[in-house]
Amino acid sequence: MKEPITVSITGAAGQIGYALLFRIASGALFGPDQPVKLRLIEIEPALPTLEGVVMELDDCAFPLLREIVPTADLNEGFRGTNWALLVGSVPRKGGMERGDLLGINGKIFTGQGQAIAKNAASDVRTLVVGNPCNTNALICASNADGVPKDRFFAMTRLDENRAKSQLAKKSGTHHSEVTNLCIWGNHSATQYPDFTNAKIGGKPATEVISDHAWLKGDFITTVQQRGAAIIKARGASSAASAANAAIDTVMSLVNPTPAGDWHSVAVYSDGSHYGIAKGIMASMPIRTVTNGTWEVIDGVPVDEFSQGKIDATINELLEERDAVKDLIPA
Ligand SMILES: NC(=O)C1=CN([C@@H]2O[C@H](COP(=O)(O)OP(=O)(O)OC[C@H]3O[C@@H](n4cnc5c(N)ncnc54)[C@H](O)[C@@H]3O)[C@@H](O)[C@H]2O)C=CC1
Ligand SMILES: O=C([O-])CC(=O)C(=O)O
Repeated sequence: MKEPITVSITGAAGQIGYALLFRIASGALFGPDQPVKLRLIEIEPALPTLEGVVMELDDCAFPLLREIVPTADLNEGFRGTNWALLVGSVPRKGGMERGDLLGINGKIFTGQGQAIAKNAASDVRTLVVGNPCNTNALICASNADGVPKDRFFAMTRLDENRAKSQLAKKSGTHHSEVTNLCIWGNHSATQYPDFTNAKIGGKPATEVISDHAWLKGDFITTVQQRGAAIIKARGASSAASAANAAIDTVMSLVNPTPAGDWHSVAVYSDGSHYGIAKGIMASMPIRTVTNGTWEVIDGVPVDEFSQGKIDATINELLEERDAVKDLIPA
């Protein structure tokens, strides 16, 4: 039997937590022969609800689940963790942008970054889901002294999955046929779902879909506004699809990327790719080399239309960084 992987999940009693924990515990994330330990972090007032979730996990009698630690203590919650999934934070309501949450949620990620640095396993990797996830991840990484920046990620996979689904619907194909879909920049209304490099059944999406006005218009805005559309329809922000995207993200970072393809996740920009400024968490085309090593895929063509869109979303990330400079140690 393999050594268990320890996964810490913040906001474990929330909507996304409820859709996420059971899949991890069942083996859907790391595979059917990989035991897992769960450390579930919540704020004090949510501990009674979390207790109910723990009771349900117990009642599943998952063969791979080795330990459950529910806690409001960050040191306890991140002790020995291999994967920290930072979901816990306030979701937006209708009429808000995700960036409006920065004032409420940003400060959560200073203490969490410090606690990860102090307590986690030496191979820890951190995925931030809580919004605005790019800048929260930057705050977290900046406060996790000693943990390499390339171990921090922010989730844009839900956007990638949404974009693939839209392209598949429009072209009458199955979404598994859609590859090379990069989300650039911020998980926000400025994100750029790059159709110019996407492929459908191995052919350029721009050849398969002749309606280029749709690609440049409704396709982009549908993906950019999908989170808001779900809040409007459901009265609550996306949860099951967000949990699913978190699983997809970790799987894509653990398993080598199929040759010729890439996946979208926001990573710490070192300033050496696509002219994207150093020191922000920006989504780019990423290839996982081995479990633990990844690289930005360089040389993906960026035409003038795409460049304008990328510039807009990167500028927004720079503005968000400015707004939280007090939370980022020099
Ligand atoms: N990156 C992405 O693609 C997506 C991000 N999100 C974001 O994920 C976050 C969570 O969403 P939901 O689960 O729907 O919200 P929710 O309100 O159902 O659950 C959030 C949970 O976090 C807990 N929490 C709050 N502050 C905490 C802290 N300091 N430490 C630990 N736990 C804390 C709350 O007690 C609550 O149980 C939101 O910020 C939401 O906007 C949602 C969908 C997609
Ligand atoms: O839109 C929101 O606030 C929740 C979210 O991030 C998404 O569904 O993409």
